[in-house]
Amino acid sequence: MASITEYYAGKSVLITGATGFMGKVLVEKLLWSCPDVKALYILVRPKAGQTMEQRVSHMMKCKLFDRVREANPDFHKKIIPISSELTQPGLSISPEDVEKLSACINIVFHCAATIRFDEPLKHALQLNVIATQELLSLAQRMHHLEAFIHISTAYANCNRKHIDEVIYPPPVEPKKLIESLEWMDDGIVQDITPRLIGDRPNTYTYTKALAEYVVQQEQDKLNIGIIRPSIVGASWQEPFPGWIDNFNGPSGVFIAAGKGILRTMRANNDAVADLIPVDVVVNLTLAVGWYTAVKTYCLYPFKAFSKLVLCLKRNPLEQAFRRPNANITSNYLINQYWILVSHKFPALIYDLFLRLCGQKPQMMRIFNRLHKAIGLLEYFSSQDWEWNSDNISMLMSQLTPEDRTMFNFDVRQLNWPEYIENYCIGTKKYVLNEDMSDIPAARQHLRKLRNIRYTFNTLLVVFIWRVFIARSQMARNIWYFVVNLCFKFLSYFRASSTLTN
Ligand SMILES: CCCCCCCCCCCCCCCCCC(=O)SCCNC(=O)CCNC(=O)[C@H](O)C(C)(C)COP(=O)(O)OP(=O)(O)OC[C@H]1O[C@@H](n2cnc3c(N)ncnc32)[C@H](O)[C@@H]1OP(=O)(O)O
Ligand SMILES: NC(=O)C1=CN([C@@H]2O[C@H](COP(=O)(O)OP(=O)(O)OC[C@H]3O[C@@H](n4cnc5c(N)ncnc54)[C@H](OP(=O)(O)O)[C@@H]3O)[C@@H](O)[C@H]2O)C=CC1
Repeated sequence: MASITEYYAGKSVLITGATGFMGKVLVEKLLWSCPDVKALYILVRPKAGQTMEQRVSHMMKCKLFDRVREANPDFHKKIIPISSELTQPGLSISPEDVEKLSACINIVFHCAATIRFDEPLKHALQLNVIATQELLSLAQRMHHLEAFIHISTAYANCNRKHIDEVIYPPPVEPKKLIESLEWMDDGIVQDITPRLIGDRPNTYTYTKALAEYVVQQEQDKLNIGIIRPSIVGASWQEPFPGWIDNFNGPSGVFIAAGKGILRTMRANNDAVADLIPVDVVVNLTLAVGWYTAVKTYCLYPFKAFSKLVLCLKRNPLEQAFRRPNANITSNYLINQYWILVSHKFPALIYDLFLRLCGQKPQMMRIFNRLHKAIGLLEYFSSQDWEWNSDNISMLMSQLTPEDRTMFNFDVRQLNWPEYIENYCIGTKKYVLNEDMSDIPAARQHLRKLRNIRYTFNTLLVVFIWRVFIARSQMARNIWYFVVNLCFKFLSYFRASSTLTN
């Protein structure tokens, strides 16, 4: 069998979602490790006032492509953008482009999706299921197609505790659901959504489960591979450690904790997050693409976590609201207590301060958004799943030693504390665009916040003393009793240590 690099040489690859987090890393890795790949066709839509061409040219200037640009300044010639809006019939690809793609594509990587947890069902269905169906129809017209790789999620079947490498029966026949929702207005769909998604937490996991089934239906006609990554985080090694460009999942949590806003979160202390670096997922995806040309199956990865707050203190973010100090608890009431004391109370005080300074209050609004976002993650952070991953071991055993290094997806070699440190630095540098040279100033700011906290606590104690103790005889008696007791203890310890000496 050819090695992975040899396999992709001379191949034309179609990628959806290439402007997204994972898609960009996939494009970069293909160009870097498979320099003889013939062409990368990417489906792109105009967005936010930018044309397709402007978006692609902007994307190629991104720091992520530095090493590829250095090795081959003309690398952009291999990237061929195709205008496409996935929510439109026929993916709104022009007939000429359909012809072109049908004639040349060898491998399809389908990464595009809406990954929002609060997406209205109709839109999530349109993009995650109907667009997948449309892409599969297009794939069937491709004369030289060798593999169709669909990126799903490990949480597509999160309503189960143990998840095997199989496609489970869908919660509903996708075709019937699509037909029924077609005539309903958005209000009715919104009302029935909770009943439809049943024991899944959101429309995202529900529609991703339906998409897997839709893909499986084509397995007799196409060589299909399905990948189920868990929570995809910053890069481990490639193209450099810590690459991340979004607020999704853990990144938003790290940033909110680093800025001192997030102080409490509901999570299962034993199994915090099934985090997987994006470069590992991309290496796996390319290996699956190579292997699927021969065989069909699905795959997914694993779990770990640790000392985040220390990393955030070592690499502080600029202008933090408070010092990073986030606690995890699985207890609902304790979490609510800390939300009140550590989130809402400081926000109220700060907003009061802003009002007194004649400024618009803003902290409560920020916290309300944070609570919504964290609330949506809670389902995933408070539970544990067991995943079967025999296919990963099997695939690893098929790789040549060179491929095992070049397309490494063996996370057993990953040093998690080092990875989390790079992840924190990555969110600082690449998501928030903060400069590392500002770290001394950020540390100074944290010291200032600590002093403010000490001063505030001292004033609070004095206040309590004045209000409750100095004005009540009973409080005074209790106070004297406590002080007396402490004094006696001290005298006892002093006496006993003198005796032992
Ligand atoms: C405490 C100790 C630490 C413990 C660590 C534990 C970590 C556990 C983490 C558990 C994560 C579990 C994730 C499970 C993932 C499943 C995996 C997948 O398959 S799928 C993949 C997973 N999928 C996901 O993770 C999707 C989850 N996200 C969503 O569904 C939505 O973003 C939303 C509903 C949360 C907010 O909607 P909405 O309010 O409408 O807000 P928009 O989105 O429209 O953004 C508006 C603006 O705000 C910006 N911004 C956004 N977030 C944050 C943030 N946290 N902060 C700051 N800023 C943020 C954003 O950039 C934008 O800026 P601009 O462009 O306007 O300038
Ligand atoms: N991130 C994660 O933690 C995980 C992700 N996954 C899966 O990985 C895949 C990629 O995720 P990720 O890269 O994080 O997601 P992103 O949100 O970063 O990227 C989504 C991509 O889909 C494209 N897209 C969305 N809507 C349309 C549309 N209407 N027409 C054309 N293109 C569209 C986006 O294009 P545009 O730039 O134009 O918006 C973007 O390129 C998804 O299938 C997701 O389900 C699975 C597990 C975890």
